[in-house]
Amino acid sequence: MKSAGIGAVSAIKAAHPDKLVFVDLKTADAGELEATLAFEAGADLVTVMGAADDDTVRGAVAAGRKYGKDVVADMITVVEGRVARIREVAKLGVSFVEIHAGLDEQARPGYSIATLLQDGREAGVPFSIAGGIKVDTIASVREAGAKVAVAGGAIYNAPDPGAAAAELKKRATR
Ligand SMILES: O=C([C@H](O)CO)[C@H](O)[C@H](O)COP(=O)(O)O
Repeated sequence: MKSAGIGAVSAIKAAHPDKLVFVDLKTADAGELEATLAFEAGADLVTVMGAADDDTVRGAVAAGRKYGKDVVADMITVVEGRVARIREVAKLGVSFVEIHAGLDEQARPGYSIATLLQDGREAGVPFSIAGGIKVDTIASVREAGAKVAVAGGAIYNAPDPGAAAAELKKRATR
């Protein structure tokens, strides 16, 4: 989104109309406006920041309802009181909540995906996990009850990204 803009969404959807297109907008304000831009370009799901104002989340959800598409609340940067905020944003109508440690958080010494999984189990609402998922951790994400496992670096940094994605999918669905 940052380098190519919303046109990339239309191009990807046109090339792969049978695939779900997840647009990781990480919207922090003007939720309805930003989500509408992405849905009109062909997005099937968008993210809004879970840390954003409740009205920003509600706006994105309103756009999702208008287009019959999904809005995901991304909990990146929310660490203190995360379970409580996960439950709050779930009530605002998002399809699921992404419990997410971003790349900068992952780079800190002692980072572990375990705290994300624990919060997912505790929150009791539909959730996804993002935060450095690898082939050896993706099964634990499924076992914690996540609806979706988001893997970035494990695919795009792999020598053979297609093979890496296939292996992750196999272990996630076993
Ligand atoms: O959303 C992401 C991050 O904020 C950079 O944009 C990543 O796509 C997400 O964290 C998944 O990537 P990995 O953590 O490398 O699996």
